[in-house]
Amino acid sequence: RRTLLVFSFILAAALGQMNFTGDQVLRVLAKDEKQLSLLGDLEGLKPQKVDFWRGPARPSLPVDMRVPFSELKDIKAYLESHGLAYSIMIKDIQVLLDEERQAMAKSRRLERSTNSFSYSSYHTLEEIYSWIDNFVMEHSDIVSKIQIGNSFENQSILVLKFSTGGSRHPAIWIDTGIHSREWITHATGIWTANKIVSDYGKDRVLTDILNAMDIFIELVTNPDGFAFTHSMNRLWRKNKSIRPGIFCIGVDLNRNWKSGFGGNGSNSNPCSETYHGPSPQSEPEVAAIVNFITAHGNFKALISIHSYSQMLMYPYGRLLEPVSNQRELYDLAKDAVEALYKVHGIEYIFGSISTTLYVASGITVDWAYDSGIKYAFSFELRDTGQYGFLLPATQIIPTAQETWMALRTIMEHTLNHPY
Ligand SMILES: CC(C)C[C@H](C(=O)O)[C@H](C)S
Ligand SMILES: [Zn+2]
Ligand SMILES: [Zn+2]
Repeated sequence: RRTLLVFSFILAAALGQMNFTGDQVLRVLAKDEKQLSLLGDLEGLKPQKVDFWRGPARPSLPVDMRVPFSELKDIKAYLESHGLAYSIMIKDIQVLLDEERQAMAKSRRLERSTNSFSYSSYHTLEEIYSWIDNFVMEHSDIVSKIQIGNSFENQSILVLKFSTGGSRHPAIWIDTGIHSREWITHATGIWTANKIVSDYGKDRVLTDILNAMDIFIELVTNPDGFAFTHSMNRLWRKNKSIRPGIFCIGVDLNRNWKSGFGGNGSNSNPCSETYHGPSPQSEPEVAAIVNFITAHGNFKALISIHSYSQMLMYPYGRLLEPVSNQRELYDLAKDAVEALYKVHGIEYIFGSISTTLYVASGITVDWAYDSGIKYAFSFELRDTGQYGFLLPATQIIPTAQETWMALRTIMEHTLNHPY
């Protein structure tokens, strides 16, 4: 067994991809705040002891954490010695990664032979960028491509604009992939882009929305991190920025925004997965969006899509106190998750970020809300932990179909409640 392990490490090292053989995802149920903080103490250590897939939030919410094979014995002893109950959600990460890569290779062969794009498969950065070019060419009457900036490693940052004309229509922003390992979000975004061009002129609600408003979708909001999930580390979350004297790579782009920057629920430790960066908007991937949305000046809704947990949430993340239009956002979130549920019976919970998940500071939707965008939401797509970030590609289309009904509900409400 050990020789196999050694061999797979050598093979992986040769191929570049990090190997996760024997890594497990443990689900820990902390009974109280004390136990939660014992889990929090494991965050941001170097070398990494655990990688939180669902960070410590509140005693009622399970904590999912990937434990490297080499740390398993120690971590399980740590949990047991503190009376922390846990179960094994994923027995061997590498098994799921191998399945995922095989499915991608198979799909790629089919796409090449039929010169088509499969909406039910995961894709690389290059494949998505070339899909964007073809898609824009094919639907140039309604879609255009805008480069809003460059990433830290100098990838172009692209946004799709859906517009039926007008100079500065009130606009809706949707971003996917700000956390690179959340692959279901980019895939959902691509399917959604195609849904919009397919349904315009057929679906009255969508047609009304697009006749009055523009929709902007940023499919790969963290291009460097996304490329890295394909080339080296499938479970990479942050961007890839590096700075002199700092010995860990990357900033959590969902902690780098101005609102509440550096507050609770973000980490000043560069080795933490929720490292907020040296200053607000220090990261080009965040600055590009801030500059674009601020210059446009007429955005009425912003939806930032993450995975996983099946939640629809609204500001604040940084504060427990409700936003001024909390009642409206609650009702709208309720309508949206009901519309989502009707498609495949998938249940979402909803509410404000700080009360539904955990306090998080410097996040996209708090910045949007504070910038005057009253309809600001964050999705956590499928699933609830069986596969986590390694959601099988067979669930891409069902996830996108149900998410569309929630997005459509939010956009319709925005159209009908101009401000
Ligand atoms: C709205 C926020 C709190 C989303 C959340 C995160 O960024 O940690 C996900 C769990 S990735
Ligand atoms: Zn995320
Ligand atoms: Zn309404």
